[in-house]
Amino acid sequence: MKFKVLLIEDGESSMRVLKRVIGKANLDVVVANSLAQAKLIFNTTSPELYLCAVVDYNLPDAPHGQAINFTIDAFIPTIVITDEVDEDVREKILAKPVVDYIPKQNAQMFEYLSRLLIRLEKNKQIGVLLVDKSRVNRNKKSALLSRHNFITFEAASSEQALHTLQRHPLIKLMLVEEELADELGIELVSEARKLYDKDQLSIIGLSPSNSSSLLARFIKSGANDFLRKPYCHEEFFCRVVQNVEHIEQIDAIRRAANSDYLTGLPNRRHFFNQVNSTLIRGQASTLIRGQASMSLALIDLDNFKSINDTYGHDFGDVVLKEVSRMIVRHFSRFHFSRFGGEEFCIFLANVGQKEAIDLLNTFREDVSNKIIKSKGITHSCTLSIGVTSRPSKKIESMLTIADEHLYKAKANGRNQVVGDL
Ligand SMILES: Nc1nc2c(ncn2[C@@H]2O[C@H](COP(=O)(O)OP(=O)(O)OP(=O)(O)O)[C@@H](O)[C@H]2O)c(=O)[nH]1
Repeated sequence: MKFKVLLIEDGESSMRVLKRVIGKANLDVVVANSLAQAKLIFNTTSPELYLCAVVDYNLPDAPHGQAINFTIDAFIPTIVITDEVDEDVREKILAKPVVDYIPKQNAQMFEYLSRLLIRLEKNKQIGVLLVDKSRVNRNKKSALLSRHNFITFEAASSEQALHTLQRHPLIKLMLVEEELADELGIELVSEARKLYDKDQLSIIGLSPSNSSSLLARFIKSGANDFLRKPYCHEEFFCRVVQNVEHIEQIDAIRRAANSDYLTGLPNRRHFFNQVNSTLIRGQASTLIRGQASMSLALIDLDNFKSINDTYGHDFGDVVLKEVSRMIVRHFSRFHFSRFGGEEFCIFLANVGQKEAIDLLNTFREDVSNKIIKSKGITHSCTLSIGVTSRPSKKIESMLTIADEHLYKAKANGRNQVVGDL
């Protein structure tokens, strides 16, 4: 679902720029020129559809930020934009539970707004765990984070915190106070680090500003960062966002390193890692001892060179992407990979020869019946498959046999599955 942003702004040139910025963040913009118009819009729409509101501090019918109260009362995260940059106005704005305020000073500020909007949407999927023995303090931090759309979890003790982390994998950041109900914050940090590395879970330790040694101990125990109390609202969010972005960047790098650039399927290296860890894990021990079945299939598109030569490389790419989507649909419960070029590999754990051949034949028929269309070109393609179900401790040995079967499938006329029998 595409979220909406309510923009309450009366200046024409600012309006134009803001509409562009909101569109750039891939969000729909709903415009009101005044507080009265915003109220009218809200009479006929549901606040849940709105990711946030971007509100001008000074409007003709709301010259002192009254529109901010309106959107906050409607439970919409509110970003304030203002021409006035004096400290008095800033303090008045930050005294309200707003997401942020942005002076309309220069292009960089609009760039900042664009990033903030994208962040607000992403935060809806990110959990933050607040570990603090004081319920009042937890509630305060939770209210701050909720303004930014984070999903918050709370724990008073180390034991509760570890339990919550285990139950909610969407938690990417944990904020830990110095003293908890059952032990010290640094002890929790050290225990959590045994279970989650720094790229999976960011930890920020909080401590009074006069305790430098504690800050160092937080970091030495495994925290990514620390925050001295008392902190201001902006510092708090800068630290939170910086740590969440660190996790997201590592995740993006990991995904890029593990997937094929064209089709998005796992690449060969990642496939080997996945299959080998399946073979090593519990289920594998029975597999290797021959107590369970497994199959490995090599799939190769037929006469793909002639598709490229006839319709062009771009259409060849479209075919590879379509076949990849079909692999995902047919084999979602197994490990699969684009091996390179027009070749794909599937590891079917706990599947014997007969079942594997049936599954692969259904897939093969589905592909041959699929009409692929792009830019006026219409074409269908076939593929050949070699599959072995002779278990081995090494995936490489199964690959060699599957490759021999694939060679036979090609030699026998293509568009078929050849197995061990
Ligand atoms: N469009 C496109 N073509 C690719 C890509 N990777 C490899 N190819 C092409 O895939 C073709 C593979 O050709 P061949 O190995 O001769 O195999 P084939 O034409 O499919 O013949 P058979 O396998 O014997 O049925 C070559 O023309 C490669 O250039 C890619 O990412 N995109």
